[in-house]
Amino acid sequence: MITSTLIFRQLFEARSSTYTYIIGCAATRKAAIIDPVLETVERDAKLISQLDLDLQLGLNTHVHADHVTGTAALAKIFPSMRSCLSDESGAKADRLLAHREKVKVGRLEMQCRHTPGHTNGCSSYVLDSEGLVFTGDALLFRGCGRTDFQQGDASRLYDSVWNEILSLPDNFSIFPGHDYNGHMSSSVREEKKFNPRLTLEKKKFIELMNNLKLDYPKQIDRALLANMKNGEM
Ligand SMILES: N[C@@H](CCC(=O)N[C@@H](CSS)C(=O)NCC(=O)O)C(=O)O
Ligand SMILES: [Fe+2]
Repeated sequence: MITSTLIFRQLFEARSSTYTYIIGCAATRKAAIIDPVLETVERDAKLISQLDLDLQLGLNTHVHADHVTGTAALAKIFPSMRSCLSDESGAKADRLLAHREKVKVGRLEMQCRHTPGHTNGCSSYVLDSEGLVFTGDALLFRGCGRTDFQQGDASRLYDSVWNEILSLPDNFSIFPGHDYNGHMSSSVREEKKFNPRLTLEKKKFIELMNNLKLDYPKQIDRALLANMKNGEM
């Protein structure tokens, strides 16, 4: 459900296959951006200005390993923007958010839910009034984030996803941090039924995650270095 209070855009950065989201309050023009990417900051800033939005918050779902966050660069363009990250991340941000802490975007309210497992500092952001959840890399379309670096822990990820995301109402839409096959969103109902990893029993899930044997992201070295400092290069 997307109501007339919400201004919503989903944007894509092709090099890292990252989704960035703009959430705006139509009544007050206040806005937040979720997971901006350094390389697409100019594109995003232009759109925010064209939509006549006043950017207040730059929310990162975690310390990204595959791209440099755009939050530091955006703060130079929108000086009142404050970057936000989980208070479990160990990284720098203007606001470190606790589990279940709420942030306001005009008349909209988003809840930060800690969903560790892909990293120890992952959060999902729930926009309850609109039935939306932004899951970062905790839950992807028919998949989930890898757990083989950044204090990744398959057991924690399984519990996070089931307790904090798939416990939301079935009709909630899921907007992930990435997709590598062209999918843009999902729903709680679908992922509970069709997610090939999360529908496994926990022991099998852990076994699978511990044997994925994926290549490291190409930008991991530069990304981690910068993202521990809010994307400062
Ligand atoms: N090839 C990409 C990186 C792909 C990757 O590792 N994706 C991560 C999310 S970004 S930390 C992941 O968790 N993937 C889960 C999976 O099952 O693929 C690059 O070089 O950037
Ligand atoms: Fe990630």
